[in-house]
Amino acid sequence: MERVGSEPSVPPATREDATLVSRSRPIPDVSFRAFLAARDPPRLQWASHEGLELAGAGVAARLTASGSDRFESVRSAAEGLFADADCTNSDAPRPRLVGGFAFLDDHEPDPPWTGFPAAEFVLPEVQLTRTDDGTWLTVNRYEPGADPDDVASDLDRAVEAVADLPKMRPAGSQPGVTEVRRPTPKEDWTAQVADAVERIEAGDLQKVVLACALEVDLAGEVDLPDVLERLRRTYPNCYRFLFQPTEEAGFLGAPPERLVKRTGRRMETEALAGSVGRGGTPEADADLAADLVESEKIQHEQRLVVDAICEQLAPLGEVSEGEQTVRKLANIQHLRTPITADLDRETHVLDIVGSLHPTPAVGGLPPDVAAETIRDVETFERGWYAAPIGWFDADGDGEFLVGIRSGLAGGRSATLFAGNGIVADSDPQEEWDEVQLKYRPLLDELE
Ligand SMILES: C=C(O[C@H]1C=CC=C(C(=O)O)[C@@H]1O)C(=O)O
Repeated sequence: MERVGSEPSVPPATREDATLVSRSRPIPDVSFRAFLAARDPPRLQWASHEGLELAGAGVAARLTASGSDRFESVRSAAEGLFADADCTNSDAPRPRLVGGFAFLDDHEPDPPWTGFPAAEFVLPEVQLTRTDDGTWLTVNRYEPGADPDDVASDLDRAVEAVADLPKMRPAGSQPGVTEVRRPTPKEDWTAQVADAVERIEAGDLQKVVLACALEVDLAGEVDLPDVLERLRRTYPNCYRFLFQPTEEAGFLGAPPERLVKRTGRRMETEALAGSVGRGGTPEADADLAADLVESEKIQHEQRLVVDAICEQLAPLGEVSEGEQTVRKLANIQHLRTPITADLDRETHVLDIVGSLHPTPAVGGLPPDVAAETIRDVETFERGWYAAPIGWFDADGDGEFLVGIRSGLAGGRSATLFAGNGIVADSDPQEEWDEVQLKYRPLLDELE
């Protein structure tokens, strides 16, 4: 196992004498849940509703970084890792680095975020890839004198090991919740919203997304791959991810929001902001959607996000704003505007991630004043919550989701996170109710 890391503020370095060797093979389909269940941490999963599913176990290489330049640091370390790689894989099972970033630049991996540096990307030892065209197993090795024959033998063994796994495996039941604690009680939330509104009225701030945490004790041990499988069924049109560095806890969720997808010179993102619940009947649901579209407050919130994203992307190429729609999930609906860009030049997906994060859908405007407000008023550590989680490859293509509808879970406990955009006319009670809806995806899979 090769560890490639850094002390805070020092860019991660890859070893000059190490070479990446990667081999892959198509395999009959296998349950990703069974693959993960059979492996100890570190393990990870990342899946998009558009078809790509990745799972990984073990570490061939790990890139870590910290500080505000963590996006760039990871990109330059990855260039070293991928340089002169011996990789005969076809496109889908090519080696992909999977990981994420902390929300704030000054993040430290203190409890409960132990094991989650400000940036960490893993090239899994064994990588499972599923697309609409099939399923593949990849073995990656990054070390001095990495031998292609050894990697081919490792791949044979890995293929044999997964051959015994079931194709489908039912997801078990919820562990059950015995106690719920709120590090941000409702009175504190009301005061936080009032504080944010005051800052907005003073003219320093236009919008800030404030979040809270919910701590739950569980009746039994939580099985993280099981939770992901249940989330797939309830939220089929959302992303799913798990990043689990140790046995202790994994960060997981089912976010509806894309931060960026880059394929060559094309990039796609979206503004997702403004929420309302789902109605019990088609009529009630349509009325709620109409309230969302017609609300001046929510349209203002959405416009701030769209304009900020378009402005951030303008230096990179030709930006187009698509038509606004209502994005309906099992328990909530949001305003959504797709945004695309044709890039003028090769721009690594991490450079785009670095310029977009945090969008005002999870941070605020202006970004520095919003970050200061978040630090001043929130009563928990965001860690990787609402931050970019995704994958990228040797060409700088990749896709990142926004780590919302998420939580840290392990053993018999979990901490869930949820937030809401606050603007001048925000009502603390309404915002509180919407935040409760955003805990539901994960909470329902634990209760
Ligand atoms: C910050 C979260 O949601 C964002 C995404 C969609 C709608 C949002 C809103 O209505 O405020 C938030 O911007 C969260 O789920 O924790």
